[in-house]
Amino acid sequence: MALIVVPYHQDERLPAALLPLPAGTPAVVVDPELPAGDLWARLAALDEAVARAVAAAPDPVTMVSGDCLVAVAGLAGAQRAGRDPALVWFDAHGDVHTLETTTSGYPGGLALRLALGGNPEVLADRLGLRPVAEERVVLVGARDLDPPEVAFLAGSRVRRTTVSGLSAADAPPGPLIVHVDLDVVDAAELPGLLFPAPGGPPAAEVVAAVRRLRATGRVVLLDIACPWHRVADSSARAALLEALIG
Ligand SMILES: NC(=[NH2+])NCCC[C@H](N)C(=O)O
Repeated sequence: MALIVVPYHQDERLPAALLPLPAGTPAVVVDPELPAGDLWARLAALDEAVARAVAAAPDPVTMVSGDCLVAVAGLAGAQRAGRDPALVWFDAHGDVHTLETTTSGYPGGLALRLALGGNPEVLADRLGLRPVAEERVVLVGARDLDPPEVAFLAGSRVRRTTVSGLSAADAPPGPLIVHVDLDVVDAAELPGLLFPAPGGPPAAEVVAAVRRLRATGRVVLLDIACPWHRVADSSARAALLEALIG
């Protein structure tokens, strides 16, 4: 297993303490020089470095980062390595906004939609990313959707399931990218999330669901996003990362 660490939330470098990885795990840290200026140009530069690292790493790859946008780069990297992966997206949120529908302006709220072909000019075109067809995407555990996201999902072929209801048979055929935004876990179990969503599954259920998918042997990339603030005690975070990575 190759571990790639992308210590960024959007274009902002994170302190190492924010991603409490198991001690002694060898990792490639992606930390390129980013150009000054426009956010999407900076993100494209970061994603280009991530896509190269993913394409160069032996399968299966585990990636840990500060937000969901990096998943787009992971997809581009897997495609560059000659894969055509489907997506299983664990997230309390839909992340299916476009630049036109987002009300918060939070770029991470677009992440899955960018992988589906939305706003190709911001990242996909710059990375040479091919969009993933809707029917090859499963959204897992989403419970905090904005009205435009509800409307988009209602009219799309993206499938939805709960975390406990996801079996390996629900995964699309072929190679898989499993993206896990850790905010899919019930917010009470993970203090300090940037977008806490109550009513979620326990962390153990998320770990079990990810293991069911990994047991298929088809997961080429496990992409773990940690969109959270600093907390005094990061032991629950460290334990969860260790359980997912190990
Ligand atoms: N993966 C996430 N944490 N997404 C948060 C998105 C929150 C909200 N839907 C927005 O677009 O602003």
